[in-house]
Amino acid sequence: MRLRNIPGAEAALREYPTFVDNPLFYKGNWKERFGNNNPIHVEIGCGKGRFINTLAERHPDINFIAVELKAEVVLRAVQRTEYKAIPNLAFVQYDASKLTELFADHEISRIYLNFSDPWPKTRHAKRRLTYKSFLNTYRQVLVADGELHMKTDNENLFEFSLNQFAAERFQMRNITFDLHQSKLAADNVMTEYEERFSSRGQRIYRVEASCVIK
Ligand SMILES: C[S@@+](CC[C@H](N)C(=O)[O-])C[C@H]1O[C@@H](n2cnc3c(N)ncnc32)[C@H](O)[C@@H]1O
Repeated sequence: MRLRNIPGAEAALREYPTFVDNPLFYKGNWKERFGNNNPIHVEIGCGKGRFINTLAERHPDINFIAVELKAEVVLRAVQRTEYKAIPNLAFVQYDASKLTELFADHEISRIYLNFSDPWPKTRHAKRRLTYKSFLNTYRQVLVADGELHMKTDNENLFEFSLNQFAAERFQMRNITFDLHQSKLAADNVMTEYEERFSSRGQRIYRVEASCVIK
């Protein structure tokens, strides 16, 4: 997601109660941040945050953490709810390739990947968030029956991801090549990118993958 560089974004973030300035402190102890033992769901690359904000409102019994690389993007996401503290929602500025620095083994129950950057060039395949090295990181931080939910408009990334899931022995279900025309549409929460792509008539691909501990 390209947003104008916002000078002082990192300092501004600290003013928002949903932003976690010292996320490494909570590794293995996120339940203390939330004050309960509820399951933790993580969205990687939350963009402007509509998806995770909506889920947090709908599911007060689940703790949601958004992990987003860019400070100016996290700022846009936390600004959605202004200075309100939302007990089951936290935003972290971090690189998902280092997820094991944020979470202890088997600390989280679900990961959402929504409209991740496709990195179309073959030489950039390792940067795709469903490349096998990422899948092994997810396996490490997810609980034994943890799930990965992925949506994309990019057919090549989808095909690549299905192959990576199969190669890394993730079990796939609820695969759809046209989410908005499928029975899964009723419960779907649209992201900002999803709204933009689907309004242009592009199909949305979706899969759920469970990790089987190797
Ligand atoms: C194409 S945007 C999609 C945003 C949002 N999920 C949506 O659907 O509207 C991808 C987002 O992933 C973030 N991102 C890319 N690589 C990341 C990484 N390694 N760790 C965390 N976030 C990442 C980008 O900064 C960007 O905000």
